[in-house]
Amino acid sequence: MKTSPIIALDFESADKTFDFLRVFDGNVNVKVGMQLYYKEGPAIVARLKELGFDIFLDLKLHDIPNTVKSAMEVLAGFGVDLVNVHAAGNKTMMEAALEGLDKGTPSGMTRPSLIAVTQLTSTDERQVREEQLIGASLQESVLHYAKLTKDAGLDGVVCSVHEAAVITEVCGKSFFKVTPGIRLPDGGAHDQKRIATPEQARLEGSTHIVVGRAITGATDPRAAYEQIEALWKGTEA
Ligand SMILES: O=c1ccn([C@@H]2O[C@H](COP(=O)(O)O)[C@@H](O)[C@H]2O)c(=O)[nH]1
Repeated sequence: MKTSPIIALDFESADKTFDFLRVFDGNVNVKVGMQLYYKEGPAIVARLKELGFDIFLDLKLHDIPNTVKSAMEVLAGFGVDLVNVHAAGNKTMMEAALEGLDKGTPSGMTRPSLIAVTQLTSTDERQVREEQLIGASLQESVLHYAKLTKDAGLDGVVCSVHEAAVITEVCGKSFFKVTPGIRLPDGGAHDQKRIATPEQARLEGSTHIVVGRAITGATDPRAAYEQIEALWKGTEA
């Protein structure tokens, strides 16, 4: 997957999605999440692929290992670039996911990269302590999950920008740190808790940034994308 920002296509229909994408060429990365996928099914992925977009299919699979393995075997045939599982705390499930992807990738095609969600960027320290009843800090839990993910043989994790540097130290530079929760300095957090700017993401060592509302909700989405891309790449004027 290219290193340019990944635009989260959190739209209610294919019509709204392609209307939004009119100002973008196939040279940007896109993310298809649950809302759009559950509405439109695999056809949305096929259409985006035809137009040349690199695709992160963000379905956050989480089930018993056998079920996840079988589902990944199906997703491997979609020709997407990146897929994920939820719960980086479940090593057996992650290994099964990888096995399914390997098995399902048609010969001659590249296996999609596989990453695992550590702690959602909408989670804060209090929730880790009181709701998840984890007796470690949020950062410790994210790092623990990242190590487990690497041990399971996956390509990286979803985390926030605030954990990217420590994950790089422990898991290496090439291990994916895919970071949502990206906001421009004057942007609202919405339901996100661990937010950061594109510039912070670059400085902290994110390998990819995921950006939804800061682009999709902007008055001029193309201009917002270009501003974010420049801050992310460090090429801003
Ligand atoms: O920890 C996570 C995992 C996934 N996401 C997804 O990223 C986008 C972020 O959207 P914004 O509008 O930029 O907040 C969204 O599709 C989430 O499902 C995440 O935010 N955090």
